[in-house]
Amino acid sequence: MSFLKDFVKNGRKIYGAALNYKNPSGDVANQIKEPVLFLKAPSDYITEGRSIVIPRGYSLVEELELGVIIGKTCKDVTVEEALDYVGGYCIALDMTASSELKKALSQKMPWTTSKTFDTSCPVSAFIPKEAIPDPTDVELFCTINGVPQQNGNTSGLVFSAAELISFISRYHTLEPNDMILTGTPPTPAGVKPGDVIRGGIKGGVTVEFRVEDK
Ligand SMILES: O=C([O-])CC(=O)C(=O)O
Ligand SMILES: [Mg+2]
Repeated sequence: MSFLKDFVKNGRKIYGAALNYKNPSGDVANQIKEPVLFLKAPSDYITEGRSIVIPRGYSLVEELELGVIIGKTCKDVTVEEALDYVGGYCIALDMTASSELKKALSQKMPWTTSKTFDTSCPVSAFIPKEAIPDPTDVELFCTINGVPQQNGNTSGLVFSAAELISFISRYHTLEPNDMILTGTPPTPAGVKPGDVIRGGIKGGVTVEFRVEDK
């Protein structure tokens, strides 16, 4: 268990699910037929006390998400058995370079530079699995400088944590301490140097990170 508690120090693969919140306006998020995935590097993790550093020339948006931490190795598991392989959870910020994502989308190029850079994955401490008995009913919130910005319940995910694990495990062996960012609820705002992002589970674990310029 301490290996999992130290999921940042022992960090492994970080998967992100994109466009994974149902959107009442019926845009692209409702039309994806399969999870859209990206990766971050384990060196992108930071924990509270460190700041998010905006890379030179980038614009960043905050994406407050529920992170799922894999507890047991699995490959090709069904949706029904998927949660047996969860070790715990965390609150994570999928910091995204909107400037780079815009370029990538307009050029039909990969998303890599928009999603993975130093400090792009701020996380809470390990949340034991028992503390979240139902990952399809977690109320998330995020504020910037105290102003409410994002709100959503994980019931709004297009693909649930179990469905994401099952899908990813078709192609990848998932290993203890791999982490899955489940997708961001509406509506990330964008941050600037000096901002303080606070977010987490309503009535539960919260995190706070300051944003700095390079
Ligand atoms: O940044 C994006 O557009 C996609 C993404 O990660 C999310 O929806 O959580
Ligand atoms: Mg995201």
